[in-house]
Amino acid sequence: MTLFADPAAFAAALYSLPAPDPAARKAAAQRQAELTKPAGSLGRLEEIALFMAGWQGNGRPRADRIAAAIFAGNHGCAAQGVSAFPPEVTAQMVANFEAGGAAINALTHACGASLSVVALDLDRPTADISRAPAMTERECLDALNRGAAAVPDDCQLFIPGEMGIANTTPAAALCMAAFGGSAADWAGRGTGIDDAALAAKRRVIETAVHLHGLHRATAFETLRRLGGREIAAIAGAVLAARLRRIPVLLDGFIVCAAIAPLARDVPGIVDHCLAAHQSAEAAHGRLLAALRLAPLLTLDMRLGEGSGAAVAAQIVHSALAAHNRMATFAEAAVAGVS
Ligand SMILES: O=C(O)c1ccc[n+]([C@@H]2O[C@H](COP(=O)([O-])O)[C@@H](O)[C@H]2O)c1
Ligand SMILES: Cc1cc2nc[nH]c2cc1C
Repeated sequence: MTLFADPAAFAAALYSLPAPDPAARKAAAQRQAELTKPAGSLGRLEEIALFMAGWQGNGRPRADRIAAAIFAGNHGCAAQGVSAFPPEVTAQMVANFEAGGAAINALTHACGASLSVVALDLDRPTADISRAPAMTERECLDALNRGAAAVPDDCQLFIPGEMGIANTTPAAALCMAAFGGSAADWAGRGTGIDDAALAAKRRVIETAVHLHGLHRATAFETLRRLGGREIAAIAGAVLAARLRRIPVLLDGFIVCAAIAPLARDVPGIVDHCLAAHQSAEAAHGRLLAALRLAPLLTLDMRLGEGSGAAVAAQIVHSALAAHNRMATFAEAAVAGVS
């Protein structure tokens, strides 16, 4: 089924977001209050259990079926020397994901998640955002729908990941368009660029944001002009997950930037999302603050692929193990608060 038939369908979905189930969240909170620990002593693990309960509509939420999807795309702006690596690496890494040899293969194995790989027209890079809109309307809709289709109906937690040489450049442009500031505020060193490449990257971001004049643009139009295929796919996946009340673990700078244009118009789009980590990409902290998300981990990772989210999935496992497996005060015959 095509979820986003046209830009209006995308906007209609964004403006009619479902809420979590208050009864399931309340049941989980009641159970937390009865578990053999001082109230609040498991800190954010308790809030994660309540978050999962609300979105799953189940006071005893589960994370047996975690699905990760890695979206890959190529970018016309790579020709401007904005990355430390050549664009061929995107397809080469896709082959590595499919062969099972990348970090995300190891990390999804470790947290028990399934992994699907979605390569989006790698031999047809998007247009250079500093010269033209990245995608046509059709291309952007196709990418949004590929993202939506990658979210399994029955998963209990979804992890979107990405791979795309040069994609921190459109990601930074999306952040600047959504939240203001300068290109220097949002441009970081990505895969490890030198000062000359960083200067080129700032120019591309500045030029692109001004060229497209996005002050009153819709989220769709901003994604279409400044994004990329894997970035639009992530936006489509996060929105599709929300429509099915599936919670999402957000990875690093690019994944969070993909929802920046949506969050500018509808800040509650992140309500079904947990921020897995704060990446070492310089602007990720600023972006998380703009999205009003607090990261679970800060491990100086800056790989992408969904890797930080796969690590943080272990925290979700811990939160739900405590929630579902601990004894209550009554069961263990432990005296409660006097
Ligand atoms: O997730 C992050 O925060 C992150 C930060 C820096 C780089 N990356 C990855 O590196 C690639 C983009 O970096 P660049 O320098 O080519 O724009 C892309 O494949 C991302 O998955 C990812
Ligand atoms: C090798 C390599 C692996 C990656 N994984 C995500 N982004 C990446 C960028 C490079 C360069």
